[in-house]
Amino acid sequence: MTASTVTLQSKANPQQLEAILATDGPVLIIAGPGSGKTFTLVERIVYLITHKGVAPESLLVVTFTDKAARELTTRISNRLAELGIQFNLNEMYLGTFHSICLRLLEDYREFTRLKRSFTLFDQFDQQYFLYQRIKDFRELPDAQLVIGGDQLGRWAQSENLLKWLNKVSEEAIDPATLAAAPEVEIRALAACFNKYQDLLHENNSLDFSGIQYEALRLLEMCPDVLAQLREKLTYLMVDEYQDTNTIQERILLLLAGDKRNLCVVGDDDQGLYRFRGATIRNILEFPALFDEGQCKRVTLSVNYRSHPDIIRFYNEWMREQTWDDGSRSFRFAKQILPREGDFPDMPTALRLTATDNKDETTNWHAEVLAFLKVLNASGKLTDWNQVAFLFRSVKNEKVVKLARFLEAEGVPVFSPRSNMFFEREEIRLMIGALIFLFPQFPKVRAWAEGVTLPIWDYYDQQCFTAFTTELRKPENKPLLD
Ligand SMILES: Nc1ncnc2c1ncn2[C@@H]1O[C@H](COP(=O)(O)OP(=O)(O)OP(=O)(O)O)[C@@H](O)[C@H]1O
Repeated sequence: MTASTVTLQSKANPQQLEAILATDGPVLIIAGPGSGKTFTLVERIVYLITHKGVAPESLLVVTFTDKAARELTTRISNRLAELGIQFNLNEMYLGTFHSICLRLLEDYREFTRLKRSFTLFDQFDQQYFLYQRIKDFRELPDAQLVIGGDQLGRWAQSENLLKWLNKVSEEAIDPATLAAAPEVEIRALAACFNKYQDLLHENNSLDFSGIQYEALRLLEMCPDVLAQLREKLTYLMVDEYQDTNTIQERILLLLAGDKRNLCVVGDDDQGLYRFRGATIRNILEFPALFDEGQCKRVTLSVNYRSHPDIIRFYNEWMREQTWDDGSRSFRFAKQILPREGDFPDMPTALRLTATDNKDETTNWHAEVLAFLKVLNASGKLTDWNQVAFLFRSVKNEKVVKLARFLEAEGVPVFSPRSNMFFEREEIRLMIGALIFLFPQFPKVRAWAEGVTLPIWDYYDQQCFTAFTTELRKPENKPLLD
């Protein structure tokens, strides 16, 4: 290792350093929570640029969100500036799968079905497009098995259709395979999908789930384009690999080609997006995609963020779970370690178990509140923001009831994903006031006859009616004078 390499990653621990320096061939980095995954990725990219002479435009870096992409760009720029190196990162292929695939489609548009200034649909545009053309689908043999009967109405039928069409493109299922299926409904779906593709083509449009689908087709159908891209993109890196789906894996493997300079980073313990077609199979089986011993595996196991008690709790809890079905394992065995150094001496992880399930909800809520109050009274809690609850789903009735109970008892709750925002009285009244101020709203929103959306009931019943009832109260009379 040269002196400059040492300066470059002076802070890196031995596992991180191993991951940074492992540039060639397939690499799997299993990064536990808070283990410096982003730090390692940044250093690896900087190392490739500064020590391996790789041009930024030869790097393809995939993140899971636009926010993560922005953070990574900032951290790389800062790191390069710190080292006194000037590079233009704009040329780097850095972004989400969707943004990178869209860029590929734009760069190589003449090889795709898209023409200049194509329209990109969001989900609403896509449904509206289907809604306007639902007649074309109704005419297809057995279409009602996919879109539902005509009595449902055009809007509901277009919603069903959209769901199925997106599944086909998200999973990159070959329509010819669907068309040859023994099940009549699958064959009907194939016909709907082909029709939809024709309509998109005619209208020079692309929908969100079609971005990856079209990019995959481009790479599969145009060997010249693929060869050019392979020549250009020499190092590939993917963050949050446990959240990728099959189509994304196919795109990556195609781009990686024979060089296979593909580094994937993730944590099989943090797979979140199974409902979107993501499969932790991708990360678990990544090493098996290559010949025995070809894929380097590095595990980042030092956690720089949490107290050792929390880490111990995590390790114990993970150990108690079953991770195999007898023949296959669904987890890479690992143990997270706390960083070295001092930690405050206070309890950080407690486990409460309750066996009393009589009148469970009331007792449970009251016990949680009592516990919070004790912590508050003892001075251990100085701000309600120091408390976090983790649940499988915040929309679960039991959880919503807990939030309501705590709010009623004066403990404010922030739970934006539970839809409780729109149930708050002040929010309902505010929306009601806006509808009151713009009486043309109900007419404007119905862009075609017979169209209704479930949310309108909420506007009309929960917001507008609530607001006018409030307004009619005698104490509010002066407002109308
Ligand atoms: N080798 C190291 N020595 C000291 N601190 C480190 C080291 N590596 C990472 N850190 C610190 O650990 C913290 C977490 O790092 P980073 O944000 O890169 O983690 P991460 O693994 O991406 O986190 P997440 O769990 O959110 O995915 C940061 O404050 C970072 O500076």
